[in-house]
Amino acid sequence: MGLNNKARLVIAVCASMVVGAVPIALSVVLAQHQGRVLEEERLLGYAANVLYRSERASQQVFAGIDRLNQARKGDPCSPAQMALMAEIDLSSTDIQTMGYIVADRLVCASVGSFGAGLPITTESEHPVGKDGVEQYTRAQLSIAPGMHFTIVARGGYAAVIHEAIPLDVTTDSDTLSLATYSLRNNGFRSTRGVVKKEWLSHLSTERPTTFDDGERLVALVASQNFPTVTVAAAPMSDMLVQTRKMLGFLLPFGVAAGLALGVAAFLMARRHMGMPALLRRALNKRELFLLYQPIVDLHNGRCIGAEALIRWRRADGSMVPPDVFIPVAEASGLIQRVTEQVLERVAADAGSLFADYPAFHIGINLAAADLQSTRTVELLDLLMRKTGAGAHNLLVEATERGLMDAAEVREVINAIHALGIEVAVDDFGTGYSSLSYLETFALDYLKIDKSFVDTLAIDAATSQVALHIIEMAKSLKLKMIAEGVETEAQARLLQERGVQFAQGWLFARPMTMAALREHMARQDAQG
Ligand SMILES: Nc1nc2c(ncn2[C@@H]2O[C@@H]3COP(=O)(O)O[C@H]4[C@@H](O)[C@H](n5cnc6c(=O)[nH]c(N)nc65)O[C@@H]4COP(=O)(O)O[C@H]3[C@H]2O)c(=O)[nH]1
Repeated sequence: MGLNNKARLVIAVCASMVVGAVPIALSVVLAQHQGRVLEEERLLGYAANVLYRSERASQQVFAGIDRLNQARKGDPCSPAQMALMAEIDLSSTDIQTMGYIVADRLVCASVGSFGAGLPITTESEHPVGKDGVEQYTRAQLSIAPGMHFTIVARGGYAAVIHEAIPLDVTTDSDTLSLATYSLRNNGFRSTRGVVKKEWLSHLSTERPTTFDDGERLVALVASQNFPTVTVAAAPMSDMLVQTRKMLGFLLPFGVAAGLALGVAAFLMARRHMGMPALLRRALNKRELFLLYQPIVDLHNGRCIGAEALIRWRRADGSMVPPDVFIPVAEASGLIQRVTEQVLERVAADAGSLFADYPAFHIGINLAAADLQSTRTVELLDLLMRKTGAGAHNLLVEATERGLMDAAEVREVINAIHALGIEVAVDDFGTGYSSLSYLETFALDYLKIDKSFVDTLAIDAATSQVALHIIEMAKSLKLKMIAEGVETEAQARLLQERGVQFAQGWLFARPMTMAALREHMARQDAQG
C-alpha cells in the first residue's frame, strides 16, 4: 500500500469516526436533557403532592374556624363551643385541635380550658393579615414539649396542626428536601432536609418553576388559593440516576446509528477518494462506453436523433452511474479526458450512421471545463472529419453550470457555432437562476429537465413552472427537447404546448449503437 493510499485510509477512518461519533454524542446530550426533564418532573410531583396536603389542611383549618365564629354566642369557650371544637377535631384529618386564643395564649381547646391560658412561643413574627388571619409558625405549647405546630387564628378561634403534616409524604430517596413556605409570614412553615430562602426569588406565581442553584435542582409550586408555596429539591447528583436510566435506553440506538453512519462514511470516503484513481485507470483501460437514447419528433413519433450517454463498467462488471463519476471527473480535472473518449467513441460507433440517415443528429454532453477550452472545438472538428458528419449531425449539450463563466465560454461557443454545430442548454432550470446566458450565447435548443416534465399532467402548482419555461423558450425562439418523458399524457401536453422534440422511457431507453441501428431500421420498415 503506497503512502497516498495510507493517507486516504487514515482520512477515511477519521471521517468515519467523526461521523460515527455524532449520533453517540447526540444520544448522550439527549439523555442528559431527558434526565433533567425526568428529575424536574419527579420534583414537581413531590411539590404538587405537598401542596395538595397543605391546601387540604388549610381548607379544614378555615372551615373549622368559620364554623366556630359563626356558632359563637357570648363566651367563646362555652361548653357548646368546646363541644363543637371536639367535633371539628374528630371530623378532620389534619387538625390536632381547635382552640381559642387571647393575646398569644391558648385559653381553651377541645381538650379543656387552660385558665389564664397556655403561652404560644414562636421564633418569628406573626403579624395579623388584612384578612384578620394570624399565623404562628414553628409554634410551641407547654402541653406538648418538643413539638412544633402551625397555628392559624381568626377572630380568636384557632386551629393547631402539626407542622410536618403537609410534608408527610412517602419519598423514594432520603436526599430529597421538602418545605412549605408562607407568603403571609415570608418564612418556611415546615421543612424537611436542606432548604434555602433565596430559592423563593425564582418563584413564579403563574406556573410551577424549576431551576438549579449549582448544588440542587429545585421545584417551586405556588398555591392558587392560599398564600403558600411548596418546595421540593434534590442534589444535582440525583439527576444522574435519571440520566443513567435514559442513557441505558438511548445509547444502544446512538451506538447502532453511529456504527452504521461510521461504516457508511468510511465507504463513501473511500469510494470518493479512490474514485479519481479508479477513473484514471478506467480511461486508460477504456472501460467507458456510450449508450444512445433516441430523441423523437413529437408530431410523428419518429426518431430524429439520439443523446450519447456515457457508461462505466468496471472490471468486476459493476456499473458506476454517470451522476457519480462525472462530478468526480469534473472535480479531479479528468473531465476533458472523458469528453475526448466520448468523441472518440461516437466516431467509432457512428460508422455509416450519418450516411444512412443524413438528418440524424447525436447530442454530446460537454462539461464546464470543455466549454472553456478551444481544444473541444478541435475535437469536434476532428469528429466531423472522421465520421463524415455534417455540422447538423452533431448537437452540443451544455448545462447551465457550464454556461456561467461567460467570458471564456463565449469564445468556445462562438467557435462551435462557427463550425455550424448547434448548442442546447441542458437540465434547464435546475442550476443557476441567471437567464441572461440564454441571450448571451444565442443558443439553439433548450432541454426541459425531467424534474419539470414530471410535474406535467398532474395537477401540481409546480407544473406552471414547466409551462412558463416553454413559453419563455418560444419567445426566445429556442427549439425544445423535453427530457425524461415517461407517460403519454406528458407527451400529449408537451406537444399541445408547442414542444417539438422529446426523449424518455416512453419512447426508448438508452441503448447501444447496434440497438439504435435496429430501432431505426424498424422505424424505416414501418414507413
Ligand atoms: N428516470 C428516467 N430517466 C431518464 C428518462 N429518459 C432519460 N433518462 C435519463 O436522464 C438522463 C438524461 O441525461 P442528462 O440530463 O444529460 O444527464 C446526464 C448528464 O448530465 C451526465 N452525462 C451522461 N453522459 C455524459 C457525458 O458523456 N459527458 C458528460 N459531461 N456528462 C454526461 O450524466 C447525467 C445522467 O445520465 P444518465 O444516468 O445516463 O441519465 C440520463 C438518462 O438515462 C426517463 O424517462 N426516466
